[in-house]
Amino acid sequence: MAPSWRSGSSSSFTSSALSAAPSHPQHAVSPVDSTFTPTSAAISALTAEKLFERTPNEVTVYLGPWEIVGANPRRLLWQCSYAGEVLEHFLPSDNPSELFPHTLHAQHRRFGDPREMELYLSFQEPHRIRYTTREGTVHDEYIEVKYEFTTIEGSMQLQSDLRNRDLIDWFDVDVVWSDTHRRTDSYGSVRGLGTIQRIKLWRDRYSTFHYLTFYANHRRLWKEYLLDDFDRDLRQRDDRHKRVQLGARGNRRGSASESSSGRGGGGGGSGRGQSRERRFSTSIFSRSSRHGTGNSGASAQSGLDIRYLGIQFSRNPSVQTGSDVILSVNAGSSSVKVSVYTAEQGQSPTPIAEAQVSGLTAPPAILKYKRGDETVVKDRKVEDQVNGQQDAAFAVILDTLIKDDGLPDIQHKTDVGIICHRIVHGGDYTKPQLISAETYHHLEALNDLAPLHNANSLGIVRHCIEDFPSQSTRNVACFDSQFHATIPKHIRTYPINQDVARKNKLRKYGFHGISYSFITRATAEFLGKKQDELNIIALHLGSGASAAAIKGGKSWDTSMGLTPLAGLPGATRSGSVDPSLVFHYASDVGKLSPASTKDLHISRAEEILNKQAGWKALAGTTDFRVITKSLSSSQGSRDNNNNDDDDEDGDNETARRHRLTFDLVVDRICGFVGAYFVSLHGRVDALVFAGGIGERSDALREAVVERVGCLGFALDDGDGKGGGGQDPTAVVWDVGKRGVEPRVLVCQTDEQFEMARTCAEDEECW
Ligand SMILES: Nc1ncnc2c1ncn2[C@@H]1O[C@H](COP(=O)(O)OP(=O)(O)O)[C@@H](O)[C@H]1O
Ligand SMILES: CC(=O)OP(=O)(O)O
Ligand SMILES: [Mg+2]
Repeated sequence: MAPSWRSGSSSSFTSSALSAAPSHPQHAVSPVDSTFTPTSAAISALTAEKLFERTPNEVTVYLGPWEIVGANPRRLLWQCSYAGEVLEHFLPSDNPSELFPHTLHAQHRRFGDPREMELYLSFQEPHRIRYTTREGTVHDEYIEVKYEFTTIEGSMQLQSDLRNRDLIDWFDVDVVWSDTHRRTDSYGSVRGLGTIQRIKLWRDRYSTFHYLTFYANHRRLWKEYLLDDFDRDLRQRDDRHKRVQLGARGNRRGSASESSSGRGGGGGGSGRGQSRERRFSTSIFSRSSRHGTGNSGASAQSGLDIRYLGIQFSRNPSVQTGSDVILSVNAGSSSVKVSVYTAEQGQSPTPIAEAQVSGLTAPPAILKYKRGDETVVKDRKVEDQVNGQQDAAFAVILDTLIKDDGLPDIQHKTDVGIICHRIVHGGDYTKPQLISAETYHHLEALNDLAPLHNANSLGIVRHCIEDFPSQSTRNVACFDSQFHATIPKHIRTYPINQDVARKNKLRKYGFHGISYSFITRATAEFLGKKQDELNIIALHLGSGASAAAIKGGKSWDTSMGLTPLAGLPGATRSGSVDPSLVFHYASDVGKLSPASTKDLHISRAEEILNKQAGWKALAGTTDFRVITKSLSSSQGSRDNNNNDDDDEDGDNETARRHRLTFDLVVDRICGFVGAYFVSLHGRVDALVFAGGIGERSDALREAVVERVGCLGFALDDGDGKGGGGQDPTAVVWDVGKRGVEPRVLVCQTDEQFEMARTCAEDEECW
């Protein structure tokens, strides 16, 4: 049998096209082997078509060689696998260039080979299919036609035959826009002419002119442009954002010169003698070799209805590396901190801006924003917009970043490539996870285990998944619990029935791990030690506070447990108490709290211990500065604090409560330092203070170091600030007494940087 389908395929494919795009050298999508020449062997691949889809009579018809026959209607005639079977596909137009076989963009299958998208061919509108067997006509209806090819070459050949234009290359692009169809709307959402598109490059079999096609999905029509209609120079090319802009030559359609140019129906044909002289010679598109004499007929929908065409290339993780903007989001219990970085894969990110809303549990919430070294917003009250809510705080920050003209790296949401989110409880996850709408619910299941954090962080994640186009922005979850995966079994196990423990995943997880990871690396560097030889006791003291024993650079123990409630007291958390306390506290503590939601189930007891305890309960404030400020005035009452009969005035009473809180916090911290000192066999390189309080409160450091002085720790003789002050840009500084081991250090921990660094190094994020 002579495969008649070959009659239409006149040329061999020589694709020198888009693969050498200068605008995106590392990102070139070159799915077509430039040496590829179709042979009958390559095309003998079968394709399949489903009839009666989703009905009990559904049947898959295996199709062999094809032939395009006739006119009015032009038909694609398929031989089927059984003798006497024929499938006729009636083509909706006799004009080949009006046919637009449709394949997906690689984004629709992010991790597959982008070439594979060509295996699935469909059309945007129903076509008539007649299926005949020996018994007669089995099917004759308009259906959604979906071919599934076994080889990419087979699909390309069919597409070429249908269009009488050889499909020579394609790119996956995020958005195609023009002067009349902007890339984004006024909210920054990507609109464009077409989004998430596979642009295809065709060469007409007769004229050899080159065309590009894509589906303008916002207007639901196909666009076809003749490449010669665009300037040869690439205008406004923007390597960093992987954008090119092609300026149209001459006037737009509708102008006098153009309407007389002989383009039937405004088609994009190149029938003008003048255009035949031109060569499309930018290196982005292949040079047309002009053997032909005329236009093969243009699509009715084509034509230059624009002044320029802008194209933004996709960031397909399987084919691209490059630089990107990273937003690192740290939703703490009392604050939301967002840092902005530019980053290249595998390189340390470069910070360009940081913003935070603090005071979420101690209103009014305050916005601070710094771009580089410049303070753009100092202390703006944003309580009205935020109302104690983390996701509202994030929205305020995002708005601030986007509206800042001095931050050109983020003009629109689409400029953000990666958003890393600090997720406190990561269950058994031991590495960061890309989050999609589909995987989001895995994280939701952990909400109950970190009631002050996970639900809030996930609120922000949801906001980002919904608001940032998935084609431009990846969301990555970085877990606080991840660093503690190395805690040995005898330390992480609770002494309870192990079957129940396993079933319900009850064990010590530990948190602040992103911070401890940063602290470990920074301290090792500061001390000039190898990380795997570093032993430290680290204290992350913020609204949530914890201690960790780090042995050989890895987590050995930490004070938080199954949830962040265990261990040290925090702003609103009790820290460890006798577990029976809850039953004595009040009678209804086992009931669900009114604060419970559909997604978050929190009992009264959990709510009391997580949200109504800690300094808030003891001192009436969640701001530790307020507590340390009144210390000196409470000195007297500290000395008499057994004298209950004292008729103290209100101020003194408050000061005494602050003193009690401070002493209690110091006591609990020292308890962990002592325990970890023993646990590390006294081989400790340094005691490291970090977190909002650990970094900034001299009073707290002094009190702690004084109490643990018996273990050899001692502060600098001066004021405990490291010899009277420290370099403001320092990450780690020494506040210990000269010549004394172990050292006492302060580390300005940076959870946002740690997340951005992890993501920049992780191939999967790119
Ligand atoms: N100079 C200071 N002295 C004492 N406490 C401070 C100082 N500066 C900030 N803090 C406290 O640090 C805490 C916030 O720490 P941080 O680590 O930023 O919190 P979060 O838990 O929200 O991440 C607040 O309780 C704040 O009062
Ligand atoms: C785990 C935890 O308590 O985090 P934060 O200190 O940021 O609230
Ligand atoms: Mg924090």
